[in-house]
Amino acid sequence: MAQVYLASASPRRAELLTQLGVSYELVLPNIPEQRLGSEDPEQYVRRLALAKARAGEALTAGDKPVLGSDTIVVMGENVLEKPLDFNDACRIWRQLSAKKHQVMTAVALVHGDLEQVVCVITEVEFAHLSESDMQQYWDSGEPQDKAGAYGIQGLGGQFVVAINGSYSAVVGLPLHQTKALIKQFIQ
Ligand SMILES: Cc1cn([C@H]2C[C@H](O)[C@@H](COP(=O)(O)OP(=O)(O)OP(=O)(O)O)O2)c(=O)[nH]c1=O
Repeated sequence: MAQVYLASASPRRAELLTQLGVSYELVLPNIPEQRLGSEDPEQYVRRLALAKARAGEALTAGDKPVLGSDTIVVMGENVLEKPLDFNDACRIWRQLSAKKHQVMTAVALVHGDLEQVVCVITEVEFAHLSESDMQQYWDSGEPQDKAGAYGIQGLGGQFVVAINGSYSAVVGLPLHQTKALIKQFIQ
């Protein structure tokens, strides 16, 4: 029997859980990703992770903990989410180009009355992106489903000059912190 439910459609999160040696069963809740006016980026990413875990739990028999997670790319107070189209991706990349930004990943575990959320913040420094870099990267098909319109684990890795924090958190789940959280719920 699986140890947790994973409330995520992200193949990267599933791979990272497998890397941790945690077995899972998928549940797929549908949570709208819309920041409230009063929320700062960290409150927003924490709320979404918890909402995914809680909504996931409502789809289960409540027999094991549910893990939900969310990743956002933050530039100052701006949250850069998944690109809507090529123009939107260019708008995002122009903000990231030749600067440092933060990637915030929140992980929530929920089981009945027990709820825990952790948020891991990683600083990522981007290289300058030329117009042709942007066109070629878009054409690769990689940025479309990714927060901040890049994937550090794929072609997008070529734009990353430096990283300070957790590489796995940027990809989708901070390995160390996720394992520590799961240990609190499973003996
Ligand atoms: C910055 C960055 C993001 N991403 C991904 C991680 C997340 O899957 C995605 C951010 O979107 P999320 O909304 O966090 O996750 P998701 O929609 O893929 O899956 P679900 O909500 O069902 O759990 O962007 C990378 O894969 N690499 C990166 O370098």
